[in-house]
Amino acid sequence: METFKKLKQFYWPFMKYFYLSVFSVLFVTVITVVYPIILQITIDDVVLGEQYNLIKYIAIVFIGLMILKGIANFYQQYLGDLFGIKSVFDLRNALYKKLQRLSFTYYDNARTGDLMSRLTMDVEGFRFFLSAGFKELIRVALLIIISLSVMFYYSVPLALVTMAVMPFLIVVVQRFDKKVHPAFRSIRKSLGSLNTRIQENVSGMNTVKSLSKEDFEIDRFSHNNINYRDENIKTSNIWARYFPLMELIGNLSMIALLVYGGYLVINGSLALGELVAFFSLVSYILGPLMHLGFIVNQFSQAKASGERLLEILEAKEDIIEETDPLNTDTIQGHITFKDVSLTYVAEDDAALSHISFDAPPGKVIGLIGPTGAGKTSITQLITRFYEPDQGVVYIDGKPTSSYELKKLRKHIGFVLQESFLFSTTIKENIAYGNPNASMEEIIQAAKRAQAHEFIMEMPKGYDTMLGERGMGLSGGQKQRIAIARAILIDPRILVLDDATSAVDMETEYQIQKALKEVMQDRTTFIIAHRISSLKHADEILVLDSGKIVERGTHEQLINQDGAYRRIYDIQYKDKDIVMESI
Ligand SMILES: Nc1ncnc2c1ncn2[C@@H]1O[C@H](COP(=O)(O)OP(=O)(O)OP(=O)(O)O)[C@@H](O)[C@H]1O
Repeated sequence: METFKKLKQFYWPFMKYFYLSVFSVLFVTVITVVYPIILQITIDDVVLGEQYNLIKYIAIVFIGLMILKGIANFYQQYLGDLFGIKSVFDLRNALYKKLQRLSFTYYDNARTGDLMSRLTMDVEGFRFFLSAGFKELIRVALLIIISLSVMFYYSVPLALVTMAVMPFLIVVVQRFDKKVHPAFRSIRKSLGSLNTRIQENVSGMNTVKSLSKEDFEIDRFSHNNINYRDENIKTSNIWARYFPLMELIGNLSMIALLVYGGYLVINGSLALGELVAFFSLVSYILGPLMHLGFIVNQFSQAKASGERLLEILEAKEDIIEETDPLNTDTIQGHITFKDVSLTYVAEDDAALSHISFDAPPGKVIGLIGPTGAGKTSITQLITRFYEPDQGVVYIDGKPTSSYELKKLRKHIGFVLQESFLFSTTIKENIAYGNPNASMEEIIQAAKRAQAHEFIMEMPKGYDTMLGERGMGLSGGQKQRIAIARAILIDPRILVLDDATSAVDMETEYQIQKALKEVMQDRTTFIIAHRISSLKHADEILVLDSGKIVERGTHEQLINQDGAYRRIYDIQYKDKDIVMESI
């Protein structure tokens, strides 16, 4: 119940639909129990009492009740659905909002397919229970209470005898729930893995095909599929074992009714019509009780789904804004790192240790060093994608943590090695960070990013639709769209993370031209492996294993016999020798 209590805020505002639907259910249930009573009257008073003139009245009452039941059924169904649909609408929105707020630390450990299945399958599972399961639980309880009351009214001893098996049935249903709940959790988990496999396969199809790993992927998928199948079979097994047991207990009750009820009719202490009515009433109780397995099953599924949804809703947001953050529309872009250290995973080595530097507004800082040295990590701390374990990152003399996150990030533009383009028009992709930009501004930005020409060569120009991940464009073209996007944001701080590594010399030249344009008057961080990309920087930081091992301008650094000089030698002076030796 804890899960449902925690999710209360989503369904509580719509309880009126639920109450109205339950009221309709009450109506339907009462009419259902009236049927056997009419049957009893028909047998005992009309047929055995030979009052045949009453038949037409009974028929009219019967038809009237059926019409009323039909109307009430419509409302209980419709209002029940409305309750579920409206509740999960808010829940889905809250989940999506939370996903936007969660930090990178969360996404580092999350799997897309699993998240997708939580936001779709689990939300649906929860909705189904709110719409139907919850109400069904109440319907069953009502049906049992009302039927039992009528049974006790007809004959207390017969009611007691037929209900003697009820405790056994309840014990079996409870055991069933205990087994079936973890089974459903496993099914959901397995489905999450299956979805992850499919999603990763589709996203990484380029890599799969280029490395001819199709058969390997089929095997891996098969493994997940087998697991999903086995989990389902395991659950079916639980069902198959418990359901006949429940039915057997139900049938024992029917036998008791037949034997003892028959005896009471023969010795005259029970009317024949009452025995017939008893049969219907007992089936009204035993049917739902057995069906309780199914409802419990739904309840278990909804509980399992609810738990998985709560895991998202309650996930810790580790990047937290101060209560009264600085709301700055303009910043200078002065960045200072003071003795900053960062460790991503507790048992791993530090990604950055004791980093200190100063980047005055408009200056260009180059970051170079072997892969994994910590270059990207430095820029991730400026945007507060991660929080340092030690030290402080300042922007314009104030810690990044004192700024309003959205405002802070709006001042920082990124051009990455592979920038993400959405499956929408080129125009919308360029304007993604600044949706209010006019068409002229978009074209201006594209021109400055050296992208206007190739965009105009496309059949629909700026209205050309891009495929998922910007398919249909070359690496250099994608990159220039990303640069146009950064220009349009007009950030004070710019991060160019390996922005030219994935393109040929000619394209690199064009991108460099575009970048020069966008770097003007902005504090810029250039992360690069090639010295040519950052040799004009005002200061170059050479990193190794999370530490700054050298710093200075290009000229200063090549005159030292250090790491930078060695990179320089490999890339320039000794290039031919190295090439020959390969
Ligand atoms: N999200 C993360 N979770 C855990 N470890 C990480 C994460 N991001 C980076 N690291 C680790 O931190 C270290 C520094 O990584 P970083 O990406 O900053 O290096 P880099 O110098 O930019 O490398 P490259 O040149 O390959 O891009 C590496 O050891 C890396 O494995």
